[in-house]
Amino acid sequence: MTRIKCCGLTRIEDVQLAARLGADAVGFVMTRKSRRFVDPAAAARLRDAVPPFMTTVALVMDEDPGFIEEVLRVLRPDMLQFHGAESDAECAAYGVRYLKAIAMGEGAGALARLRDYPRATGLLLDGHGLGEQGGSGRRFDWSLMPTDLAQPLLLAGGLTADNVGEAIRIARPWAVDVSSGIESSPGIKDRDKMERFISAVRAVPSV
Ligand SMILES: O=C(O)c1ccccc1N[C@@H]1O[C@H](COP(=O)(O)O)[C@@H](O)[C@H]1O
Repeated sequence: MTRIKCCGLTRIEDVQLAARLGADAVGFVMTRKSRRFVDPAAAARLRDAVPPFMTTVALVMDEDPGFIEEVLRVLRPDMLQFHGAESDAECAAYGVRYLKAIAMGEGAGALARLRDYPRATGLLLDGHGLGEQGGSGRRFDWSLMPTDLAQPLLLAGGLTADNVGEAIRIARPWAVDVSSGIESSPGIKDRDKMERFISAVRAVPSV
């Protein structure tokens, strides 16, 4: 079964909907560079709507360590998700399990960077280019998804209800991560799109 993370949530009703539909994780974007930014206090209120056994992820991008400490203290996420140029040592410094996003926009050239994060709990392969911001809705060549890495791989970038089934069949990820593909506008999730997305993932037979 492919796990599902819904990211970029800013409203309690969207967290509740993701939980009701059986998403495995929710992500809160905690970088001010994003239109989906929620501050630590707002994210903590959203977290109160997260039920038991659903994972809460805080997404950060080249933040000051002090801000990340604040996120950890106020939100208490289960995991951090790093989207910038952070090194493995920097990501691991907080003693919290972490996901590292790898920009796959350059294609095969990006694959070497997947080896740079041995302490990551999972690697998130996103469609944007190096130095570009994630959440772009850009997809990459799913056939590049490696099969020889120890860590679970999350597939992200431009996924929608209409393409996620094919993406899973080609890339065979541990999980899929979606943001813009289930939105009506940045940070505002669309009930129908989220329902269709989760149904489409569940419709793919397990390997
Ligand atoms: O969502 C954002 O605004 C964002 C900003 C900075 C870094 C990452 C961001 N989003 C993450 O990118 C992936 C893919 O998103 P999409 O489905 O292509 O829109 C996902 O993890 C988003 O949360």
